[in-house]
Amino acid sequence: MGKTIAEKIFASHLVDEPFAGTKVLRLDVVMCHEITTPIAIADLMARGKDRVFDPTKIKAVIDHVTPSKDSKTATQAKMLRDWARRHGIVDFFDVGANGVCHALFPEKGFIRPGYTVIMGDSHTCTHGAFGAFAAGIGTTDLEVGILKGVCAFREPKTIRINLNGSLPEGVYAKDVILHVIGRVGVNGATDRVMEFRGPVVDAMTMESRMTLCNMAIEAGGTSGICMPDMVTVDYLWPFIKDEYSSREAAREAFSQWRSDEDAVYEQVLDFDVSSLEPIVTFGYKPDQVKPVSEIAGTPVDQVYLGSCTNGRLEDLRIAARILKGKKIAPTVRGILSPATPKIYQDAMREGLIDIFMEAGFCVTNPTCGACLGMSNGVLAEGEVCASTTNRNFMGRMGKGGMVHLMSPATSAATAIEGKIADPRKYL
Ligand SMILES: CC(C)[C@H](C(=O)O)[C@@H](O)C(=O)O
Ligand code: SF4
Repeated sequence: MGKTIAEKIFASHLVDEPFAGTKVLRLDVVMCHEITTPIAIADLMARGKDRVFDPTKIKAVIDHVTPSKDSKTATQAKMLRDWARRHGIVDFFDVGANGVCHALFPEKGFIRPGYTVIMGDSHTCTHGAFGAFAAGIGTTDLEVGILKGVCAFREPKTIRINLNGSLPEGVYAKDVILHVIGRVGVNGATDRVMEFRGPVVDAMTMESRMTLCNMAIEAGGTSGICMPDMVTVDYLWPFIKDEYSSREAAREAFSQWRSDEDAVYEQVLDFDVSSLEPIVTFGYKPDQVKPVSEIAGTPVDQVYLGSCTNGRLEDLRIAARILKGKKIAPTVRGILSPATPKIYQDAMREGLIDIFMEAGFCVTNPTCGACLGMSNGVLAEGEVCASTTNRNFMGRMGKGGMVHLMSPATSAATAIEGKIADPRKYL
């Protein structure tokens, strides 16, 4: 019987199976940020276990609230910083070098096909775009991961999501994943891996695949996952060129991390995206979705472009194409947070930052900030935000605030009109 990619990764990393179905896996990467890791650090210290299993396999960043906004966040940042120094964690990204973890770490080449990756952050599923098993975990698992380099998982079953057809103009990975979540539901993939397959995924860039996998958790998924291919190799090539004689050789090696033809899935869901419209959420759950035509005209107070979902260069390019030579509505605040310093610099060199600023956007440093309503664009009570992020929970971006999730293109069109708008008329 064939195996899924997730089953292959589990089999190759298995250390122990304490009881049926629960598997202890060796970890390739443990990622850390300043909101959840300090809690683990403090507890390990209190237990007299202030150690790390392997400093080269730990990657750490201050990203959620940066630069710090108050004493509390300054202390969180300091705890992570001191810990990284104390343990010789070289891949630590402090103010100036920092960016949103799920954009920064892939960009640094830390994720490879077949890897096991954990982080005390729910959107760790993003890294499955590389053909890795990447999962968000809680504090106890993070502590064990830091100390021992292992983590226990119930072996997840896999839902295969076939994305067929081809994306129409103005419709992107974000629209696809919102559409998929709309059908699967916010609990529909709980304890499952969502394996994204088909010609639509094959044609996607790594950035778009990350957008897809990023939101697997919004359907309850443990990890999103894509099959590694030449697109993966091309993205990773600067980091792996000394390991493989050619790109073709790397692709061949990575192909061990693809699901077998006869792999068994718990469920197979087929989607044809060819007639998909841009999708926007309403309400407070990510599965409450509508085609833009049904929600267009809803006024917004703020447009936010950024986050681990859609704060990458590709996203900025798409939005800038729409905003070029235009002004955002006077009733709207536009905020752009490029997800990493590299994205920021590339966007500057390409002239994208000028386009945003001339349109009236405020450009912040790379940070999560407004995405989780902690800084750099918190909503006031009763305000509405059009956002390229991944969560529209009640008060997510500020107490009493409302969030509509959408693609960078839809958010750009919305910024121009001051109300939710169809991006296709601007393309
Ligand atoms: C701060 C962190 C625990 C949190 C998460 O895990 O998701 C954050 O990244 C978020 O998106 O709300
Ligand atoms: S950008 Fe938002 S969703 Fe992503 S890790 Fe940061 S807070 Fe979480």
